[in-house]
Amino acid sequence: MGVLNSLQVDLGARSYPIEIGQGLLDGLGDGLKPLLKGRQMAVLTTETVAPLYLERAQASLTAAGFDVTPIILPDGETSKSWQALNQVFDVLIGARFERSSTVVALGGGVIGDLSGFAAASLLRGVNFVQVPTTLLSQVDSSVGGKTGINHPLGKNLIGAFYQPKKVTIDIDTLRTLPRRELLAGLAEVIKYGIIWDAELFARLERDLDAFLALEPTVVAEVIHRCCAIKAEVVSADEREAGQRALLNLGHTFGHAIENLAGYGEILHGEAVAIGMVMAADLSHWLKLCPGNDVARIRELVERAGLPLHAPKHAVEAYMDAMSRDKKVEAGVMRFVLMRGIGSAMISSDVDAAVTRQVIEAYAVA
Ligand SMILES: NC(=O)c1ccc[n+]([C@@H]2O[C@H](COP(=O)([O-])OP(=O)(O)OC[C@H]3O[C@@H](n4cnc5c(N)ncnc54)[C@H](O)[C@@H]3O)[C@@H](O)[C@H]2O)c1
Ligand SMILES: O=C(O)C(=O)C[C@@H](O)[C@H](O)[C@H](O)COP(=O)(O)O
Ligand SMILES: [Zn+2]
Repeated sequence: MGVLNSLQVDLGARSYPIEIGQGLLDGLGDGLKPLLKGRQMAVLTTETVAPLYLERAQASLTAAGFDVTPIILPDGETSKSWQALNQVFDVLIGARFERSSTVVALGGGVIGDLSGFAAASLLRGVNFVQVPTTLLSQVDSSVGGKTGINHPLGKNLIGAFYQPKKVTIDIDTLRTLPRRELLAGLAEVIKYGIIWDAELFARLERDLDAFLALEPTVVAEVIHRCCAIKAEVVSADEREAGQRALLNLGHTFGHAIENLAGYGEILHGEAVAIGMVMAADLSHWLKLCPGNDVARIRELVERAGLPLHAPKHAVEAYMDAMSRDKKVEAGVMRFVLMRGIGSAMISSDVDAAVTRQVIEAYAVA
């Protein structure tokens, strides 16, 4: 029990700690007290997470002297919307939030992205804390400060870069996570192996069963490695002027898949899994990535129980959705491609005809 691993995201005055461990929800309040001046706090969470973890989190925060207002939102991607954001603002403004007040995100990436954007915008910025409870949010969305909401025309098109004051990762919360959500989070874990760390990829190939059985040492080590990679990338390029875009592997295809499926039908991690396999194949067709690495990626994604194919829509519908990707520059799409497992690159030199061929091959489900 307690903190198993910790690390720091180095961003000068906006640096912050990440703690990974077991039973950390019970120490949440004591851990935040030294970091926050104000005592006023809102805890944003979902209808599913509230009955599981809100009482414990709230008890710990209250015992540490925080005055907590809970805000419970519907589950799912639809909460990354203007309506949900306005609902949150109504409560926070009604409760007379001040600049020293704090928004705590207790939940998955949806709650994290929405809460972070609310914290960034209210009074031009109040304190923000991440308490991620899904695998995806523990390895990815709680770190790095991308916050925002969706637009009907595209994922995350409205938002801000806004860093939390702290990230507290209690791996025990994964025990209640539905298996489909656990697997969706695994897609972003596999992503780190592909873009950055061949050893992590090989470990996933080896330890997949132990990880999915939630063996605590394996889970804590893998989450720590993912957070360390993200911290390194974000510290060097907070606002995605360069290498941060590598974290977007599979997302150009993936976000288009989510958009065309109607947000929520296909989970973000599932869309990223399909998108990564498409990006691997695209890299192979462009003679960048050896076929053997594409095969290993496809095999791991398949063994992890993640989908390999996207829903069938017109190729031009995919191209249109992809054209709104945030990596587009001067109207030209930029893709994250791979040279092989552990090494990725960004390229604007991708023939649209080849991209269409890849879509045709994969958008068949
Ligand atoms: N900001 C970033 O850097 C970043 C990175 C990756 C993904 N994202 C975003 O994150 C979102 C996806 O996040 P997600 O995969 O966490 O999904 P999610 O937030 O929708 O959570 C999945 C479901 O699990 C429930 N849940 C959460 N914790 C639980 C627990 N411990 N036990 C039982 N149920 C639990 C939630 O209520 C929800 O119904 C997408 O919107 C994606 O765009 C953002
Ligand atoms: O942190 C990043 O940078 C990422 O790209 C992480 C992604 O996993 C995440 O889905 C992110 O929200 C996508 O960002 P976007 O800028 O493409 O919306
Ligand atoms: Zn993602």
